[in-house]
Amino acid sequence: MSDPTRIKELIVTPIAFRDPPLLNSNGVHEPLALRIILQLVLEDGTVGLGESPGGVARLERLEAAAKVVAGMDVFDTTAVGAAIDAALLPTVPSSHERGWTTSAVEVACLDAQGKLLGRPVSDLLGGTVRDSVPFAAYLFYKWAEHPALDGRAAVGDDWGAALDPAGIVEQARLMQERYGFRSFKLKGGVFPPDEEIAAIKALAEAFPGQPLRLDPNTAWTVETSRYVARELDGVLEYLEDPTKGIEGMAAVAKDAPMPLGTNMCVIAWEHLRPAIEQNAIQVLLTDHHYWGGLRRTRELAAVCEAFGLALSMHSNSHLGISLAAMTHVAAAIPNLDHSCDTHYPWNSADDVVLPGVLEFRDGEVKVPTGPGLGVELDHEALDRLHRLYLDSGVRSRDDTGYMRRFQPDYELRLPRW
Ligand SMILES: O=C([O-])[C@@H](O)[C@@H](O)[C@H](O)[C@@H](O)C(=O)[O-]
Ligand SMILES: [Mg+2]
Repeated sequence: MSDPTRIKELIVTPIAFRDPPLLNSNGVHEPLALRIILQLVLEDGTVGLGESPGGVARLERLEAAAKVVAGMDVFDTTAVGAAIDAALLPTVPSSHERGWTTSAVEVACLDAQGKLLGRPVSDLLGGTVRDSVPFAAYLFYKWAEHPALDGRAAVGDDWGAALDPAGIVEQARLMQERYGFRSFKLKGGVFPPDEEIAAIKALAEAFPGQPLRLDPNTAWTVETSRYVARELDGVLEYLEDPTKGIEGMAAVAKDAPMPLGTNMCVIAWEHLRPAIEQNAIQVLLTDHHYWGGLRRTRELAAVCEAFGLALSMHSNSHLGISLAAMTHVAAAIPNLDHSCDTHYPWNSADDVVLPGVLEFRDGEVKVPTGPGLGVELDHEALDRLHRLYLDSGVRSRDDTGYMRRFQPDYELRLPRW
């Protein structure tokens, strides 16, 4: 007789979905973003879902993982992670890079476990400390549309352009109107710092008392970061990745009046010790997609608690399986100090999960209570988005290359200011 908890196969499906022209320190988002959807099928037919960022390298690694996990027990998540890690080690030396693969598979295992037990994933993480999870509105400078290109017509959206403080305030109002967000993060590193300072000050005036953050993704030197930090004294809850590296952040942190946060210079376990020793950061934006999965994220939260680091959560362009996973783990972390980031409002029109479970009310998502992640795969949407992936020919994210199609002299320079 076959063992119902044994993994029969891991189905790995790359997809593409629509993304607006969001600007950042690397360029601009392309019309299509990439993700990879996992279906972990057990011998008894139970299916666990996972979602990973896309790209050729990540796809190949997940395909390699699929070969290793077949036949393993779905409750042996430590062994499953170790087997994948060992298989990737010879070709992927970075533990951070291997973490992207093990994390996505761990989420699929937990979803399957929850379905077998009839319990939500948050129960497998120790239970919830909150029924719903607060998220921040993720504001981006953006063009009104993807310009016409290579015979393709321009592609607009219902957000409009945001290229100055008034545009950012308008976008924030729309975010609040549509989703009820009560805190705001601005993706910076796009315009000269004084313009971004003005945008944050305009938000502070329009939304008094509501928490604000700014993240230029290391677009500034240490000196510029210090200047911006002084200018925004009393206005930001934290300043995220103003400059590059643990040493650079430590130099800024010495006299910044607000906490510094990161999802760039502390992205693996070995970065924690030097960052803490140098007091380089005061807020860690965790991300289960690369910290080893949901259980490791829970452990990371305990490390942060021990060393007095506040905890927030990072996001990238993502769909509903990731949002469900983020919500479950955030609900199980007592010391979540800030609302989580999410790109979901920019991408939810193309989701691969059936509607009805993941909704933003007053800026919060209720923790799904159904078995596993509590979301159901929309097979028709998955097929359609996989076809879009195949037909589009887009195989990796290239914000800089896409920007150059419109501004041939655009240079990727970090720091830029
Ligand atoms: O979507 C973007 O352009 C963001 O800049 C994303 O790539 C970052 O990973 C992220 O949101 C961040 O907080 O750094
Ligand atoms: Mg960031």
